Amino acid sequence: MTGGTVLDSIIEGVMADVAAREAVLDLAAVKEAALRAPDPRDATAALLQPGIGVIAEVKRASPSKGALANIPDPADLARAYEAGGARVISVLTEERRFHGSLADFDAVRAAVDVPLLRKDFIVGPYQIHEARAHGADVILLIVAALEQPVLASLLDRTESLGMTALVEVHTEEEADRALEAGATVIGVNARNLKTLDVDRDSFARIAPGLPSNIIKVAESGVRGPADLLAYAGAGADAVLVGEGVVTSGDPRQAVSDLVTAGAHPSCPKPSH
Ligand SMILES: O=C(O)c1ccccc1NCC(=O)[C@H](O)[C@H](O)COP(=O)(O)O
Repeated sequence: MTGGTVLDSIIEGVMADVAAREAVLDLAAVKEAALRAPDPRDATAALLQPGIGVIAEVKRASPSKGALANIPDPADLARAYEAGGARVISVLTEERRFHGSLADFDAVRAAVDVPLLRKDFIVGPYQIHEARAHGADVILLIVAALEQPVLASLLDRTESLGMTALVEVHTEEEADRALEAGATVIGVNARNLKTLDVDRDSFARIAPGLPSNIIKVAESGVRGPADLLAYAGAGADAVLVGEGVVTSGDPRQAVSDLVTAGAHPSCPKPSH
């Protein structure tokens, strides 16, 4: 968790940005705001519906690809995702490298009814209460970015606020740590956040070692239905897709194509 990787540099920027926001609105105030937010939606139930769930992401840019898509109105994009059948919508809120924002999140929250994932690099409790205050139902916890006691305590805090934690791993060791912390929804990211290499086989390597009651999400590298079917064949309950849908030209159709493939009777679906 030290040593100059891409992830380290993202985390460094995130910590500075969180400190700046906290100087304006302190933890006590953000906790109060979270208590006033409408109850969280049940993302777990959404992901366990029949067929492979599609989590579609509002992703403007990334460290690996730079600018990905001009998204003048994230609410419009989110409505297209919802119309296409996305079960959950992910909104990147990291500003420096992904060009996301909490303003994007707010716009999407106002536009759709499906559960929303605040996709960021969570380093402490402040961002969790902040996510809830903005109406998030799910937050991402990246095992590679968190020491074990911090991971466990952030997971507890997320659940105590009624939200779901998508706990992200990239190796078997990280998967063990996610389980030890008590994760119930585990995302296997094909992208190594330290090197940015994408290895779609990571999911097939790691998922079979996870207990059957864990909801398994395959993250990154989905360009179309064939990738979804490959992940489903390896035991995915859901896929998380960003670049493939924002660069498609027709996000509603791109999501719908994935949903249709994942709902086909021949598509494998894990039983829980
Ligand atoms: O996308 C990146 O380049 C990236 C770099 C460093 C940390 C995280 C990064 N992406 C976050 C994600 O995990 C993806 O946005 C998400 O899984 C969707 O991936 P994709 O469908 O390949 O855009």
